Formats: sequence, C-alpha cells, structure tokens
Amino acid sequence: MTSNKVAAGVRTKGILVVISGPSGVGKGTVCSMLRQTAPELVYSVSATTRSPRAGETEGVNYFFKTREQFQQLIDNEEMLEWAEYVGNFYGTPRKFVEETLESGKDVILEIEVQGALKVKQKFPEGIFIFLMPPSLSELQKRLVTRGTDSEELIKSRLSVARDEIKLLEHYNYAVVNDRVESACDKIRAIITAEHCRRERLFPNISDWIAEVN
Ligand SMILES: Nc1nc2c(ncn2[C@@H]2O[C@H](COP(=O)(O)OP(=O)(O)O)[C@@H](O)[C@H]2O)c(=O)[nH]1
Ligand SMILES: Nc1ncnc2c1ncn2[C@@H]1O[C@H](COP(=O)(O)OP(=O)(O)O)[C@@H](O)[C@H]1O
Repeated sequence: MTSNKVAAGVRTKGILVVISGPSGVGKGTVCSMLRQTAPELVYSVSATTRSPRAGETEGVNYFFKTREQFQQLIDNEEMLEWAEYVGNFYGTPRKFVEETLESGKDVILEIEVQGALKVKQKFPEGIFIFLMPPSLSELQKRLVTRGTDSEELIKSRLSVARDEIKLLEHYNYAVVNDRVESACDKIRAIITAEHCRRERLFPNISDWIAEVN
C-alpha cells in the first residue's frame, strides 16, 4: 500500500490553528492560558509596528518593529501574511510557522480576519476558529475594563469588530468566550477532534496493514 507512505508523511505534519476575533474579545487572555495549560501547542509570535503595552514583552507578546523594519520583512518575503489594523501593521513570521509545522508540532496564530483569509488560501487544511464575545455590550465593557485604549480607539475597534463578525462564515468554528477556561477547553477539544479525524483518514497502522495486503 504505497498510499500509506504518503499518508504517514501527511500525518506527521502539525496542524495550523488560526484564532481570530474582535479586539477585546479575549484572544490574548485565552491564548496566554493555552500557552500555560497546553504547552504542546506552539504559539507564533507576530511582528507589529504598534507600541508595546504595559506588561508586554519583546518576543513573547510581539516582535516590536519600526515601520521601516516591518517593510524590510515584507520586502524580504519573511512574512507568511501581514495586514494593517487600526493604523498599525501586524504580520506572521513565515519561517517559524513552516519549520514548526514541518517538525510535527501544532501552531497557533492569533491574527485578525484579513490575515486569516490570506492564511486560509495558503493552508486550506488549517483550523480556523473565531472567538466571539457573549454580546457587543460585553465586548465594549471588556475594552473599557482593559484600560489600554483611548475612547476614540475603542470606538474604532468596535466599528472594526462589527465588520469582522460579518466574516464569521469563513471560519470552521465559533467559540464564545464567556469563561476563559471553557473557551480554552473548547479550543483544545476542537484540536483533539481534528487530530482524531486526520488519524482516521491517515491511520498510523502501516506495519500491520502491509501484512494484511
Ligand atoms: N494579520 C495579522 N493580524 C495580527 C497579527 N498579530 C496580531 N494580529 C491582530 O491584530 C489585531 C490587533 O492586535 P492588538 O493591537 O494586540 O490589539 P488587541 O486585539 O486589542 O489586543 C488583533 O486582531 C490581533 O489578532 C499578525 O501577525 N497578523
Ligand atoms: N472570558 C472573559 N470574561 C471576562 N473578561 C475577559 C474574558 N476574557 C478576557 N477578558 C478581559 O477582557 C479584556 C480584553 O482581553 P484581551 O485578552 O486583551 O482581548 P483581545 O486580545 O482579544 O483584544 C481584558 O481586560 C481581559 O482580562
């Protein structure tokens, strides 16, 4: 069964998991909990031209770049995707994602919708998860409570949020972030189910299957 050889190759590649959602829904909070509770999932650190917030660390939350440095990364084709969001640039370093997937580990990208749609063209087999707020008023409350953005910026982020939610149909799953723990549980369950699905399609039983044939 030659197809098993191909199958084994497919099976050993990691799964690309893309998480998007409106600003303030809790993507950072959920991903940070996933990083603590599911260390087998590798988090891709993005580059951005936005300034660091209090408590954010270079190389952990983002790689903070000037506009010139960011443009250089684009010109050198070092970005898997990039997008402009509320006046700043954000992008995914390509090499890290490709090498990590190739090594068989699952990778999480926490990126906005335009970038996610570009990634979907390159990795249609990825899992695309949209994190939803319980309501728009709760979303606004979270942005205000976080206290990192001006009233004007919160208005822009809420207006972008409405457009982003319209793109939900491009995602495989919507997960409501009502409680952080339960959102993380659901994301882990989705990834586990995808592993089971791929295992069913490409079972790692080539040794004894070869004997049967
Ligand atoms: N396309 C793209 N979007 C990103 C990337 N990194 C972060 N983002 C998104 O950029 C948006 C703004 O991020 P940020 O300034 O940290 O604000 P926050 O979402 O309110 O915490 C969010 O939707 C992020 O998911 C990236 O590498 N590529
Ligand atoms: N499930 C939740 N319930 C209540 N507050 C939350 C929840 N998830 C996140 N938050 C809070 O909402 C605010 C925005 O979360 P954050 O992770 O920064 O969102 P995002 O990365 O999507 O912009 C933060 O103050 C965070 O503590």
